[in-house]
Amino acid sequence: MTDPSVDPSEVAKFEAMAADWWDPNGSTAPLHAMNPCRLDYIVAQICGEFDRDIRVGRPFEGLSVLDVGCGGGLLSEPLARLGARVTGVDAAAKNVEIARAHARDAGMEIDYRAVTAESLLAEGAAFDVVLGMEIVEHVADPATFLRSLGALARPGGLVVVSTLNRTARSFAAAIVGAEWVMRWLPRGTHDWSKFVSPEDLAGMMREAGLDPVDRKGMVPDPLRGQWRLSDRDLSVNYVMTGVRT
Ligand SMILES: C[S@@+](CC[C@H](N)C(=O)[O-])C[C@H]1O[C@@H](n2cnc3c(N)ncnc32)[C@H](O)[C@@H]1O
Ligand SMILES: [Mg+2]
Repeated sequence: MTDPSVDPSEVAKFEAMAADWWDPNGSTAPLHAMNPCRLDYIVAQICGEFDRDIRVGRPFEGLSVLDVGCGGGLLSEPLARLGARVTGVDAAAKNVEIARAHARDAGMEIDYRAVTAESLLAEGAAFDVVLGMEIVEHVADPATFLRSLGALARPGGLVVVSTLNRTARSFAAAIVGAEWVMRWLPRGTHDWSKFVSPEDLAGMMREAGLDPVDRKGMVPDPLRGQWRLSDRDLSVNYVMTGVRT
């Protein structure tokens, strides 16, 4: 795939991980560990913006969600269970196959496609919610990518993006810790120079016609084996929401 957001060496890394998507102990373990925390965040942002009540059966009925860089569908599936009409796209065709097979086995309807954000945009597609989770640090140019995500959201819609901050701590935690010492991720999964600070990401959101209304850190809690949201610590992993103006 030669679309502008695609960095071929990055997509090749994720193709190689395809078989592992739904194995919580494989190379996607950090995404599985983070999943409840980031899902809580996304759900709260959607409920707030669209005035939905999470206590009712399928609170996201009638909302369209686009999951860009969906991988195996770790977020697409729970959002579809909450009633959203979910489209998942990924530049790595093998990931899309895995995602499709998993949804089929679970009896779920999710529209998975092996395309990029910019090719959907060219089709004139628009969504209530656009996710770009753990992908900004893997695309060819984050500012251009954010513009595609912004243009894919309807006015009043949400764009939720998570990525890694560019700090000494993120080098120590995400590269030395997670790759070299703990070996949670294959060595070379992340390139520190592609990490983006929250200030820069907020600037890219504004350039993309998005109002960056919320940001939180995501922090591992090793004792509980889970992650939690933090108002103060955005020094490594963080998530940000923009509202399309
Ligand atoms: C770290 S994974 C995150 C997967 C998923 N969003 C999650 O958080 O569980 C990054 C994903 O983005 C995909 N990807 C990388 N560059 C892309 C691009 N330009 N367009 C679409 N998908 C891309 C990769 O193939 C990979 O599946
Ligand atoms: Mg990553």
